Amino acid sequence: MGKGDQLLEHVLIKYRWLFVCFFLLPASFLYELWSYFRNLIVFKLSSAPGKHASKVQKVQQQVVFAKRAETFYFKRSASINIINIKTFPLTIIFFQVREWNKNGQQGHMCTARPGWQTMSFRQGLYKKSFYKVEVNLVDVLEIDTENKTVRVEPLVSMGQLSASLAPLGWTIPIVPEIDDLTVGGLILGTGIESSSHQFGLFQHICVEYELVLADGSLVTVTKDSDPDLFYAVPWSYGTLGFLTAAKIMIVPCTKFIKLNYKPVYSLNDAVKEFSEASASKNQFVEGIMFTLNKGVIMTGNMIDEPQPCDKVNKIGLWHKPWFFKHVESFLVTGKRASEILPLRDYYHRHTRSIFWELQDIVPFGNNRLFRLCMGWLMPPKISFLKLTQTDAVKRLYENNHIIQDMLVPITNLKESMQMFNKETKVYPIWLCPFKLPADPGMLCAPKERMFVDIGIYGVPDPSVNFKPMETTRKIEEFVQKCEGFQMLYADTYTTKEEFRRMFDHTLYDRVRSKLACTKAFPEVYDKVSRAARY
Ligand SMILES: Cc1cc2nc3c(=O)[nH]c(=O)nc-3n(C[C@H](O)[C@H](O)[C@H](O)COP(=O)(O)OP(=O)(O)OC[C@H]3O[C@@H](n4cnc5c(N)ncnc54)[C@H](O)[C@@H]3O)c2cc1C
Ligand SMILES: NC(=O)C1=CN([C@@H]2O[C@H](COP(=O)(O)OP(=O)(O)OC[C@H]3O[C@@H](n4cnc5c(N)ncnc54)[C@H](OP(=O)(O)O)[C@@H]3O)[C@@H](O)[C@H]2O)C=CC1
Ligand SMILES: CC(C)=CCC[C@@H](C)[C@H]1CC[C@H]2C3=C(CC[C@]12C)[C@@]1(C)CC[C@H](O)C[C@@H]1CC3
Repeated sequence: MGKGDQLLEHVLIKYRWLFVCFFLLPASFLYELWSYFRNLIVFKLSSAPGKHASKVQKVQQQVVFAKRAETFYFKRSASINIINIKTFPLTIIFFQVREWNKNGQQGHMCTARPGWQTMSFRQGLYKKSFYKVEVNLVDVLEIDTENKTVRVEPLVSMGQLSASLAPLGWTIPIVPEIDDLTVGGLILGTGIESSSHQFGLFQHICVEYELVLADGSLVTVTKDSDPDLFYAVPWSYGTLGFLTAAKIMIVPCTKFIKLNYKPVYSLNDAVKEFSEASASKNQFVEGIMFTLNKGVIMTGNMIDEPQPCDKVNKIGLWHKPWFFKHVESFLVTGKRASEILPLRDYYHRHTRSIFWELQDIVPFGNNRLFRLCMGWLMPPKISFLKLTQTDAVKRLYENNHIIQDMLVPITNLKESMQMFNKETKVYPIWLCPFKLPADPGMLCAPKERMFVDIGIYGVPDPSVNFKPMETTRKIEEFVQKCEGFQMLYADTYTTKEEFRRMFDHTLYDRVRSKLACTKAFPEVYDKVSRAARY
């Protein structure tokens, strides 16, 4: 790399905040404004539920179209005369698909959602070559308080859903923190939150899926109607069919939560407090470790109304300190503390600082003056950050940054923390317990167990000699030994064999062959592995 390039790379990385503050923040704001009014109009016209069936039909048509195109291809190989004037346009598009095949690509299908819009760390290479099916389904369809369910389309985001349910006194039991996470992504990938020790992962609060299958047919499945397909859907990453709606449990909620902060000053204490909290009746449990030996364990419960003497801390307000910084302040006082937070502020507590990722992009983002003047514009949309990152920034994240969530049995928490400390020394670390029921599927386990999600997001300490591939592979190997799992929105460097050992493919393979998925969709590994993403 020449000197000029090096200088440019330095400027692009060091001064990314200039671009973020003066371009991305206003752009994100305008985008939010547009989607707010769009949602409002859709809601006011109440048109969304009525249009669901016709929107689903469009998905079916595209799948059938893709399928028909395939048939034409095979017929064409037998005889060129099969092309008639009516089918000619289909054939042209289909030939493009086959052209890609010639280049070593597969004629598989994926959703047309561009890779930059997703909350996965990288973009799928396959988005460039697969047959893209528009699944433009963005609405909340029905809130059924009698049966305690909400029926939603797959592109409904967590911000949108909590905004729809909270004013009515309801919530889904697990609200993953980042506003832009979508129902579809959380079901076909996975979702977790600080209430997961009681409810499990996002898949465990879903009661019904509506899917368009590889042959274009529409099915609605529950655990009773088709247990195989129902349990195979989570973690399938869109490789069994297209999700067009899901029914999710809802539970009553109040407007406030009482959050208790317990500072801990040794790893043993942290593990003990965290494990006890995870087994407790508290509705919310979360830990943030600021070093291997120092952290804060939080437990929370919804409350009806604050007492007149209670001070409500509206942590979601633009001028408030970033949540993880606020939590860190309890380490200074060293005392247990409690406070009342508005429930939605709690749910979206990591949104404004994108956990602690934003401090690397806008280093002064938590400065009081900055918050007062510009805080209302924060955070930039993750999708916009992704869309506008230069190759230099990509390389920076590739070589000097780790983003991983490792799911290990809670009994392995201490050794996992020690291992991650040795290999990365990245802090803060996010700890979130979750219950893993003994359900069939990718995470099939013989009995229900408590797990913990250990989230490592940041720049490894220079003392550990971080090498992205080798370090991640060591961590993956460790997690596998613990009978744990890796979240797949991040990079996985496992080989296909290792991946199949980590995730139980028995049910998945059976359902794929039953539903003739092999021609229509790739395997999960071929969508999520590092080699399949850029
Ligand atoms: C009965 C009912 C039915 C509805 N049906 C539909 C429907 O069919 N289709 C549809 O699209 N919408 C529906 N809505 C949603 C309604 O349109 C929403 O109010 C609208 O989408 C605005 O959502 P919002 O998230 O932009 O709003 P806001 O609440 O103004 O939020 C703006 C943004 O800030 C975030 N935010 C809000 N509070 C906090 C906080 N404390 N901390 C951090 N971030 C925060 C939000 O997540 C969001 O991204 C329905 C609402 C109700 C009550
Ligand atoms: N707290 C949490 O739980 C967090 C979770 N995450 C992760 O982020 C990801 C979710 O991000 P999000 O942007 O919402 O989703 P994505 O667009 O990243 O979707 C994830 C996968 O689900 C597939 N998919 C999504 N919708 C459909 C559909 N309707 N039909 C078929 N396949 C579909 C996608 O297929 P295709 O590739 O074909 O589009 C993709 O493989 C998950 O992997 C989740 O684990 C990230 C941060 C926090
Ligand atoms: C709570 C759980 C289970 C996961 C949280 C993961 C997030 C911290 C990451 C998910 C996608 C990540 C991206 C970035 C930061 C970390 C995540 C939000 C970037 C914004 C970092 C800067 C890059 O230029 C773009 C990244 C996009 C994805």
